[in-house]
Amino acid sequence: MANELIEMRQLTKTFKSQLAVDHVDLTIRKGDIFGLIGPNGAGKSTLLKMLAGFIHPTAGDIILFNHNAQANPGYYERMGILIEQVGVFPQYTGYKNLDLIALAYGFKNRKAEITNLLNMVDLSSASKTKVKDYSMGMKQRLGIAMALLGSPDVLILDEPTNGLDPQGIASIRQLILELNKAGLTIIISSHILEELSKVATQYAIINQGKIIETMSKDELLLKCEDRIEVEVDQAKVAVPILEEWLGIKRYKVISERVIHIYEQQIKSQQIVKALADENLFVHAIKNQSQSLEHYFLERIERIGEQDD
Ligand SMILES: Nc1ncnc2c1ncn2[C@@H]1O[C@H](COP(=O)(O)OP(=O)(O)OP(=O)(O)O)[C@@H](O)[C@H]1O
Repeated sequence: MANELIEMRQLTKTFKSQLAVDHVDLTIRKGDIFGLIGPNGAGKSTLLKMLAGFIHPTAGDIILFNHNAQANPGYYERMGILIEQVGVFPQYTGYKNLDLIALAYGFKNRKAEITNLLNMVDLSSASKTKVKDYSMGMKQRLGIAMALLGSPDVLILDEPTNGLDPQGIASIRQLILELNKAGLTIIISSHILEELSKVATQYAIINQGKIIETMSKDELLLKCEDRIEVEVDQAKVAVPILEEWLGIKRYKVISERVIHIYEQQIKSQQIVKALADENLFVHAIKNQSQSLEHYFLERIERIGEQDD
């Protein structure tokens, strides 16, 4: 489909005996801010490095812009990437650092492109300052400008807010949103779901090299929304009663016995009473709320337990 910019099919990377990325299937669409979330060592950087063509997969395929990237490596050039530490010459200015790369790439209109990029990442006023005098946040923004040289279609950012202060984090977040608004598809990794949730529109959770869940922003918010969990004998019998008597519309049947109700104005007692009036017994009922971080940790732990 035209909207699918990147497809990973059974993508796998092994370092000697270490399985870093394990048969990953993922699709990234045009306009996504795709958040790859996972704990340390989960395989995020390895996955991103494969997408950028920095390292070769052990098995599986990467399809970039409908072409197999391994067979057509030119498509990797349409990916801009910033991985962990920015590789810069600290004794040179921001402008000069960008110019060195532009020169190496053989860009014709270097001055205009660099001026435009510095403006975009809000470093125009520091273009003549040596990078050794930049804050961490400024260095990251320079790194993003470097990744944007050559106008890629996709920007890959590996933990771009790591080690930044709140102001630095906010400015990177703002930049990501602006670049996306201007049409750039962005893939961003993080080990903090709360931070990712401020920008990402799609999510994949990775743990021990495997994708354990993918979801949209709306799906994630729903999973973490305050709710009442009701356990009954048969959810399919209870639901029509709750719809009719309490007018609930926002609910999800989790299993044969469990329903989640997201109507904030409805109280547990009303649910128990409505069901009791129809001779249905409530086995358990509780209010639940969980933070994004709690949800993420719970997912990771649950998978860990299954593996034990
Ligand atoms: N070049 C390498 N040689 C050997 N093992 C590697 C190499 N690169 C990564 N690994 C291993 O692969 C696994 C995944 O590492 P990766 O850096 O991709 O994880 P990550 O999710 O990016 O973690 P972090 O947030 O800590 O960087 C880890 O067990 C790591 O030790």
